[in-house]
Amino acid sequence: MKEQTIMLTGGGTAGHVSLNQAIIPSLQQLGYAVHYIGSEQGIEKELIGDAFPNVPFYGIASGKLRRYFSMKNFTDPFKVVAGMMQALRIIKKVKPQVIFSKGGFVSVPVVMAAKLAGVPVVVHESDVTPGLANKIALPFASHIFTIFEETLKHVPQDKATCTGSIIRPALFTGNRTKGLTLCGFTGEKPVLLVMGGSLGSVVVNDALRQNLPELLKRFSIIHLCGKGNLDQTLVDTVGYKQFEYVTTELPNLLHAADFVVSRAGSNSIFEFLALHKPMLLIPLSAQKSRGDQILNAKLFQKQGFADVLIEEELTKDSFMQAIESLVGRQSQMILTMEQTQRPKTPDEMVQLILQYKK
Ligand SMILES: CC(=O)N[C@H]1[C@@H](OP(=O)(O)OP(=O)(O)OC[C@H]2O[C@@H](n3ccc(=O)[nH]c3=O)[C@H](O)[C@@H]2O)O[C@H](CO)[C@@H](O)[C@@H]1O
Repeated sequence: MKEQTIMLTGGGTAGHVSLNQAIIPSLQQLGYAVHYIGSEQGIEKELIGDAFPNVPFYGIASGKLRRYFSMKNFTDPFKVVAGMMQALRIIKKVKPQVIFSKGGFVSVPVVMAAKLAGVPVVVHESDVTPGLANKIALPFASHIFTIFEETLKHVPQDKATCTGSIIRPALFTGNRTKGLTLCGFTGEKPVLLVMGGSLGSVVVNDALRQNLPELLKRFSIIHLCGKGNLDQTLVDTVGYKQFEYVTTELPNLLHAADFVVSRAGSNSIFEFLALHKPMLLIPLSAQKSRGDQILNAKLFQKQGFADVLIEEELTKDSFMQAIESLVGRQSQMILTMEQTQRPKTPDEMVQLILQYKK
């Protein structure tokens, strides 16, 4: 019998990989061979290539889709074409029954190649408004799944379904004591976890570090600061633990946290929601992005899951005031979050994707 095979793609930042990480074990349990196309230099090489040794990882050339002027805007289209040719060769060799694309710029050449090879593509959008890569991919796709109901207004309704968020099951298995021990905390003070998205955020890191002495009087602090953002002068600070990026430790750290301060990438905020963590969101500003995180954050605020501090209004003092206010709203926020529906499981998501296979 022909082997059942699925190709996954997506990358650039972890937000374009986490759903793929979640569904790989479910697919493998059903007997599917899972293959992955990502970029050579993106975070997906580590998150998939290294973490799932039984998933063949193919690195391809990929340009970046910029909304601003750069000389690279003239050379990157050639990389997309080169990436598409590479992806086409891989797809023809692997012969998947369906391709699932989690977006990010590396997915564009893969989706185009899939069309040329006649393999159905299903795409997934995590944010309220579709990213540029998914906008380009949409005409080539059989279907798009979204997390937010609101996204359905921005995509062709006849081929879109809102599934809500899918959370990696491992995130529910954390242990508070293990998280505290990992950080060297006693557990006497409440724990504040600060995260600037998967790449880290200088703006969030600076706001935290400027207020560190004051905050440490009341909290123990876990800081996921992003690659290259460790502050060596603070390594020995009691009650403050920095990590560049964590993988298997994340569930324990999240279970140790009483409050979260974070950027508003959709995967992260739905994870905090699923774990009932009161959160202060500092979305990436509209000057640096299409404003997707602002929309994500505002929707969470409207539903009572989060407080929001706009980057343009972020100062040393407003940061402290916002944390003060978050602490005051802790019980109410947890109560509101506890009333939300449970997220769909990776097994359920896999069944939805497999409907589109050839
Ligand atoms: C700068 C940028 O382009 N940001 C986008 C990117 O954010 P980003 O890549 O930060 O995406 P998300 O916040 O959605 O997801 C981050 C993922 O990384 C994981 N994680 C994070 C830190 C860590 O140490 N370990 C770890 O495992 C989180 O658990 C989460 O699953 O994709 C999101 C989803 O499309 C968008 O909303 C963001 O606007």
